[in-house]
Amino acid sequence: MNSKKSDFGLIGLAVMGQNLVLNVESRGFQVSVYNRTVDKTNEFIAANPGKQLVGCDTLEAFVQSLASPRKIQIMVKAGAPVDQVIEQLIPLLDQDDIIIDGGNSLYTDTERRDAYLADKGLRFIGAGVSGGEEGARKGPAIMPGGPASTWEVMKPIFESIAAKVDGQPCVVHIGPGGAGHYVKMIHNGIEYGDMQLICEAYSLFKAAGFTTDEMAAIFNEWNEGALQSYLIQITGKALEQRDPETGQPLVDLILDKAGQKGTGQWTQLNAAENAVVIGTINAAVEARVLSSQKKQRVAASEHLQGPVADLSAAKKNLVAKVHDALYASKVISYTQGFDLIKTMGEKKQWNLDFGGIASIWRGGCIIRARFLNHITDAYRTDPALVNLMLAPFFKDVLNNAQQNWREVVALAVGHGIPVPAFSSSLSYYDSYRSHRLSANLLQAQRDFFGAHTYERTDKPEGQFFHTEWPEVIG
Ligand SMILES: NC(=O)C1=CN([C@@H]2O[C@H](COP(=O)(O)OP(=O)(O)OC[C@H]3O[C@@H](n4cnc5c(N)ncnc54)[C@H](OP(=O)(O)O)[C@@H]3O)[C@@H](O)[C@H]2O)C=CC1
Ligand SMILES: O=C(CO)[C@H](O)[C@H](O)COP(=O)(O)O
Repeated sequence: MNSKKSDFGLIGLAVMGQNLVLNVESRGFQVSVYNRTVDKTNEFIAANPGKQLVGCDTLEAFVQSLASPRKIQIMVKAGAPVDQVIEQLIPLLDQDDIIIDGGNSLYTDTERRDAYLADKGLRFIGAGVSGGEEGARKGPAIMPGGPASTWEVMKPIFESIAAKVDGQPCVVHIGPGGAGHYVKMIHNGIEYGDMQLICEAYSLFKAAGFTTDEMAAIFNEWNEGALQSYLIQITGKALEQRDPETGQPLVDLILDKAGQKGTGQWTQLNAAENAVVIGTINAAVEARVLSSQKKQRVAASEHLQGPVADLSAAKKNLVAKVHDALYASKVISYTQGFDLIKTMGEKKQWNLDFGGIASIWRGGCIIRARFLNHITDAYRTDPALVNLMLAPFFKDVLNNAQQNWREVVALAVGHGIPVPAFSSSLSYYDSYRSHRLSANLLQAQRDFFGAHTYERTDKPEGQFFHTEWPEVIG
């Protein structure tokens, strides 16, 4: 066995773990690996001959193979498995060793683990990692949270493995405690929004009679413009893919039931707890939920009526209109995501750098996009920006797109095509820009049934009034 101690250790050799190990090793570090199912470790080592890898059958051997202070990244299923691995590690580690949880852990779990390990004299980093299999191998975006001093120790490895954009690594220290996993959670919420918006564009094109090849060409072209992004790029490629068995477009053969592992729902819950409006992300999560109720939908389709979903008569100019609807809705989704990050950052005193967060999302991660440069610029120009929609660049995008956006939503509604994320985004836009909403009547209703009081337009804010409303129960 190799007597040289490894620079880095990783536990959990599934898709993310394996690729991260190869990435770290490729930057000149020796890496020790351990997996609960030992066969996987052996297969991995056998599949990667000649590399600076040390496969370990036991956690004891794994820990002993690492240089001090030990740097151990856990890449196992989020939730209880992370706690189980931590518990197994604790008796084997020395003071100041570092555990990094790189999975999609809930940020409150990270805060709990951070405090628990600090109490035992161990250091902990909760790092969100995004980029999937390819990103993990070639360069992911990394969102580490934890003590700044621990980040400094990890910085050389993380900066060397992260994606690079304009020479800058797509990793920065996000903040203390659970800040890194929190920002990764919002990244995933935004990812849900982006994906759903693209799917709604696809459903409109499908209803207009575009072939999958034509749709692929549209997305490929969009990837050259303002919508350039990894998700638009892979959408074009996915639409081009043929099923080897039947020769048909593969997407046509994929069942329309979306899965989800929970980060979108966590984002929803956190927004609700903090009274932040994230309608686009909510719509995206709920669209996945409804899609998964396939049997119910098929049954309901026999009973519930609607117009014919045929947009062929509207095909002319549809591509440009849907482009604008998608672009504007995307601005809304990021506006909501950053509003939530800002709200939580202030509440937790994380001192977050919004421009820096947008900047590290430009490469490696699933939501990487040219568009993120404008978010960085907006927050660099005005770090106290109240709402992203009001930054000059985004104001222009929305003002220019809003007419087409409305036409697309109206067209979809008129033809019975569900566009929950497009329409929710437009409602957010229209609500936010409304000088006066209908909440005056709502306040009247609240005061009517519960004496909850209301403020008046003709009296100073902060004075509350109650009316003796008529009795309605006989
Ligand atoms: N897949 C992706 O694209 C991305 C995933 N992530 C996150 O990264 C983490 C790893 O993801 P992924 O690579 O997909 O793997 P999985 O989430 O599928 O987890 C599988 C790994 O977890 C190990 N494991 C499960 N339970 C335990 C346990 N109780 N004790 C020890 N090990 C256990 C498995 O070991 P065994 O082989 O013995 O079963 C295996 O190595 C997850 O948190 C995921 O959410 C983050 C970004 C992208
Ligand atoms: O974190 C990720 C990317 O950033 C993972 O791919 C995640 O699994 C995606 O979420 P879901 O499975 O719920 O679609």
